Amino acid sequence: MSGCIYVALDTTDLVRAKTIATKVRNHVGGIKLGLEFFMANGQAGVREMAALGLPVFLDLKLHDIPNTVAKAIQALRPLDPAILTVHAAGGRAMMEDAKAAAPPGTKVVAVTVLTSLDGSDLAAIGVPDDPHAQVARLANLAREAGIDGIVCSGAEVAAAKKAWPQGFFVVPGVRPAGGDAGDQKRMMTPAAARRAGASILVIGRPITAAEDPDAAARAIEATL
Ligand SMILES: O=C(O)c1cc(=O)[nH]c(=O)n1[C@@H]1O[C@H](COP(=O)(O)O)[C@@H](O)[C@H]1O
Repeated sequence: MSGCIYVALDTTDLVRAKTIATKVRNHVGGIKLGLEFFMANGQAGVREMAALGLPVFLDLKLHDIPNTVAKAIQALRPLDPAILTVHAAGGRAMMEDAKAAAPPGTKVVAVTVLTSLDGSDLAAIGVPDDPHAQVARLANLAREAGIDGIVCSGAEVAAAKKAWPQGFFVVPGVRPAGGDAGDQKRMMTPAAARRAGASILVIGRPITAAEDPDAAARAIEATL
């Protein structure tokens, strides 16, 4: 079913973002606006996109000291996003303060291990554990901090959900079978990620870079 797909509108071009959102709107549950869009279009751009009527996932992956993250989220409150991201590596106090600063209806979710990283990338930044163990550790911290859920790859979501049945699980790094990986390293098909327990799937280029984004979204939806 289509409600679980959030299309990642990774562009600086507001007109392009609106055009794609309008094309795919019947096959997605919401739109995700990230750093690229926000840096170029700011809160005014987010408001224009919200006017299309789809839930907005504002993916700014905030990561700073607790006070700074809380103040940044307070500044975003007027946008009242459906979902907002912080980095779990910012720590427990940061996540607690992020949740306290967010509008009551906003799900605050913590990015655990980016889907563009594998075990050797983690080793290079001084994390000896593999992605699975690191996601489990950060998911536990996020749960203890009282936020709503995490972002992880499809490969970790089943274990994370088992440990946190009430959690909200965002899964990016989603590719239809045979799809172009791009910069993603930990990938799964949409159907497999959903079966594994993803609450929502974040899908960007497989839809937005397709010649016909509407047909691409429809084809993915049909597999779910
Ligand atoms: O927080 C995210 O949404 C996110 C976390 C993560 O670990 N990996 C990841 O790819 N994302 C986002 O998910 C989207 C994936 O885009 P595609 O690779 O084009 O499907 C991008 O907007 C990323 O910013």
